[in-house]
Amino acid sequence: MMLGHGNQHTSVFSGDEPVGAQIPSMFLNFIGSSIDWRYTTEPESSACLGSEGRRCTWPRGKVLGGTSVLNGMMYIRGNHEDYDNWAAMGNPGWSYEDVLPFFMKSEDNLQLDEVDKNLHAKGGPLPVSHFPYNPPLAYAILKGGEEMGYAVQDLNGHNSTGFMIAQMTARNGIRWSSARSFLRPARNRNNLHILLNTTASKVLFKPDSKTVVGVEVIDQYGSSRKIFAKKEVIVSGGAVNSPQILLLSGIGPADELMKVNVRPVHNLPGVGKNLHNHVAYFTNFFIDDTDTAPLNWATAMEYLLFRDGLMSGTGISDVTAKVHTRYADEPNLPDLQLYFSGYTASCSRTGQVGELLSNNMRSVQIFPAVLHPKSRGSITLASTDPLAPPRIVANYLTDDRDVKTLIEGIKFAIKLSQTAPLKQYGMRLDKTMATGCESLTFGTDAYWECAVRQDTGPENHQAGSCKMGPISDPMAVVDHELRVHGVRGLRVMDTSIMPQVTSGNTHAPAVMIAEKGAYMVKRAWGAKV
Ligand SMILES: Cc1cc2nc3c(=O)[nH]c(=O)nc-3n(C[C@H](O)[C@H](O)[C@H](O)COP(=O)(O)OP(=O)(O)OC[C@H]3O[C@@H](n4cnc5c(N)ncnc54)[C@H](O)[C@@H]3O)c2cc1C
Repeated sequence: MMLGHGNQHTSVFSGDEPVGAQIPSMFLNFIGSSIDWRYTTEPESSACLGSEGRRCTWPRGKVLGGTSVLNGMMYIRGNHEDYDNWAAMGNPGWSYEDVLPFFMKSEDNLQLDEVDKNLHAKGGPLPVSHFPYNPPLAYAILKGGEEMGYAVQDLNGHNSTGFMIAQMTARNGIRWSSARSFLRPARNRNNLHILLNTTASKVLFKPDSKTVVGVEVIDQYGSSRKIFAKKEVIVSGGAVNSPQILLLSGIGPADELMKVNVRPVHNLPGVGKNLHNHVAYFTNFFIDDTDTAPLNWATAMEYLLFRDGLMSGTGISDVTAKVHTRYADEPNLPDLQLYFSGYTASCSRTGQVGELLSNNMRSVQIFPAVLHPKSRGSITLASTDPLAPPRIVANYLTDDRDVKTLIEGIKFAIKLSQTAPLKQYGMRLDKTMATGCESLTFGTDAYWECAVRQDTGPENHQAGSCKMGPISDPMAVVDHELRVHGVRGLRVMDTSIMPQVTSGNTHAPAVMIAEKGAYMVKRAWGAKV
């Protein structure tokens, strides 16, 4: 959270990022760790039915740099049409043409020769590059895509359909989080103060008014204090916590606030609503390859000495594809993204070098994700305790269109596995029945519907819970300048403002929103932009 403090900026965050999180291959190790908020949803009605308590798991970064410290690092901007749609929804200044300069402003593309120079840029604070190493299977997947008629191309370019090995927010095989890219270089500025291990509990209003004058924060020892802003307060807690902070401050649906004993300051029905996320299914396949624990002295030394090899990447997780199904909202526009996983340099279970994990049955996953989910959930307060998690209702797969698209995605993944380049690996579908679906015939639509509801793969691209929109939209929370409707001196800047989640991973769009937001703040206060 940032406070305008005269010329000073105070940022309130959790702890600093651990060194290990910078090693790409270790990205899964920090999920569930102390730098993860470890959120779970309320029991779901139509998804995650096979998970404990029917709750889906939502990792979110509780650390300086936020979720960019534990994410998969893929740099994806979304479809051009995503932003044109935002603009058409009453948000001037947010069309693709408008936002492109802000993507480029932060970008330091280290392989500009491999991408369209008109759409990418060098010199920004956020390095964007391929990992130094990919397992050979990554290239076979691209060939499989070509066999299916898809182009292998930069999906951040003019055409967002096809396959690619994505560029990552990384330099030389090292993660470059938002903290590392943007905050560390500015850390010695005397107008920046960073408070670690500190939670913003609410924004403060001038008495009897709707003008925000500061924030209340709680430090790691439980002491609270007030910090006052001379100009304005910016909330950037992410799609779960930004609405929570607004609700704790009395900004939200008045009836709901009164139920949890929060005095409404401004009735804003949309706060915490319109929550959505991509939803996926981990389709498991086997390939004929020796399945040894890849993290050994050789791979460790290769990384330490040369920043190369398995530890410098995320296995095949940097491969992705975007395709469209017959359910796409607009013809020929990608409504499915395929992710891949396997060959991460995980540790051996016994500590033995070259430990055999299974007998020539290496598992890899293809997981299709629905890019334009129709199901909507919500964030509400469970209590007035700012340190308690909010109530998260994801409502995944409550809209049948999401189920249908996801099943199309599974079928696409199976077809891909049957292409010649992947057949060479002996790639075959794991036909183990999903628990709870045993009475159905494997592979039928009814079976896949059961499977996606049982073993739902919640993606991590939560968005929409402080929707941007014009005042005429009763569910809009912020206007096109990201100012909270109906109160003065308060903006929100993170993925919560997306009226509709972008068609792809959400980190690059979050950075773009911050770049554009910073520009608008500077312009509003007469600073040089
Ligand atoms: C496992 C995983 C993998 C992912 N992989 C990718 C990927 O490969 N590519 C991609 O583009 N995206 C990926 N994402 C998504 C992407 O990282 C997020 O969408 C993006 O980081 C969201 O940015 P944000 O600023 O909205 O929120 P966040 O990054 O979550 O930032 C919010 C910050 O606010 C802090 N905060 C919250 N509440 C308070 C409070 N009350 N007081 C003080 N501080 C507070 C949080 O601790 C955090 O630091 C992934 C996400 C996850 C979880």
